[in-house]
Amino acid sequence: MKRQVKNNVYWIGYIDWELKHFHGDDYSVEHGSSQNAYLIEEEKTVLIDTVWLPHRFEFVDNLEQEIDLRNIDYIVVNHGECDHSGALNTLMEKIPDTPIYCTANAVKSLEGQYGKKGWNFHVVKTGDTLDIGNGKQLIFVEMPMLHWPDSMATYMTGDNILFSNDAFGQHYAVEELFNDKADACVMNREAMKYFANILNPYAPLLTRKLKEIEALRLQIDMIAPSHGAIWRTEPMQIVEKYAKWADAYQENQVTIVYDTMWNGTEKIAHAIAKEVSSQSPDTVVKVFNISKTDKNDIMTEIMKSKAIAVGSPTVGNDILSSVSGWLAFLKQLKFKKKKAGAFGTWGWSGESVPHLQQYLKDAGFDVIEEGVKVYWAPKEEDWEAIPGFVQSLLQ
Ligand SMILES: Cc1cc2nc3c(=O)[nH]c(=O)nc-3n(C[C@H](O)[C@H](O)[C@H](O)COP(=O)(O)O)c2cc1C
Repeated sequence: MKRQVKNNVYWIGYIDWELKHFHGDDYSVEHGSSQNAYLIEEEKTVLIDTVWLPHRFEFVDNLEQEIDLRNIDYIVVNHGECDHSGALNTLMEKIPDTPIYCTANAVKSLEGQYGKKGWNFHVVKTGDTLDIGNGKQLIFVEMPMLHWPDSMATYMTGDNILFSNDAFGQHYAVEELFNDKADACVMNREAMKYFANILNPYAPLLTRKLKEIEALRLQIDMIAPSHGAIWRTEPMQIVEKYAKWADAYQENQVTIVYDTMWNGTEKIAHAIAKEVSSQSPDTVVKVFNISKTDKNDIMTEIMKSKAIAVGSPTVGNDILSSVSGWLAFLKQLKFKKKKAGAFGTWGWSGESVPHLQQYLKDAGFDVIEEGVKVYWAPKEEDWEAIPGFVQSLLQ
């Protein structure tokens, strides 16, 4: 069933309460999600995006119940990823000549995924417009690498809606569709998690893009993303948050991340946390065991941190694979202007701390020289290294 968003603009997506993982197993979903497609019924009928592949038949059936598909004048593909374009094949089999408005890179990503189908592509660039009647227009804004090269946003004049696709979205199933009906804390947390885990690598591009959008002086009354709730009330709050998050965001927080086999490294992690609280009582300290905590949640905490400490025992002349796997993910996310320190245990060769330091440098962190290196299990004398380590971390 289509549901009204504003005037002649309707939501026609899929709310997915059962989704637990996204991007394979790379992104955890705690509160469900949605794939938001939008139907505009002005003098021209426009479909903006579709839904994920598994829901394609249901989506096209729903659409057919609402309108005669042959009345769709234009399809806009803001982003070619299959959670938005998954129903396109099924739809285009029924209306093969319908013009598809998208970026040049979306032609590549769509044809790369679905093959060359001879679809009627109309390539658009930033500032291009499409008249949809009743005095209203669509204005296209390319958003390359936010988060694919093909991404764009579509702005609708008259109703002043920005269809932002993945930008400003959240993996959050909100049955009532709008932010004023959603739990604001969850929405903020999910928006931040999405930013930290998907968009942070492109933060400098995002900063430039936000300035570019500002220069277009579009009156934005509503932001309709492709996942999660629609920002109907104070929509610019999420734009302001994105501007802050993209600018090497940090709070007064230190996050300690570790794994352990026989709990020695765990003891060091907690001793470091205690020392941070003692040296800087106002600093929020959080400790996570990588094997017991969702990796995406930890990344959200890293984004909020001014400094991190990472620990592992020495294993096979290196570090635990849980930690090295997590560090590889950390490197992808390109956090900026954060300090880091390493700690860990060893039995006979002792590579964990220098290896952790190198991994952290490679991930772009400002790594302190001091490391807490403990022979087998921590003993009284090992705690002596911790105050200096924490002091450097907090400086
Ligand atoms: C499977 C395995 C491999 C290990 N490999 C090394 C090694 O290559 N070099 C080394 O110095 N210690 C090695 N150790 C010793 C550990 O670093 C040591 O047991 C340490 O105290 C474990 O810390 P934890 O209590 O945090 O798990 C290894 C231990 C295990 C169980």
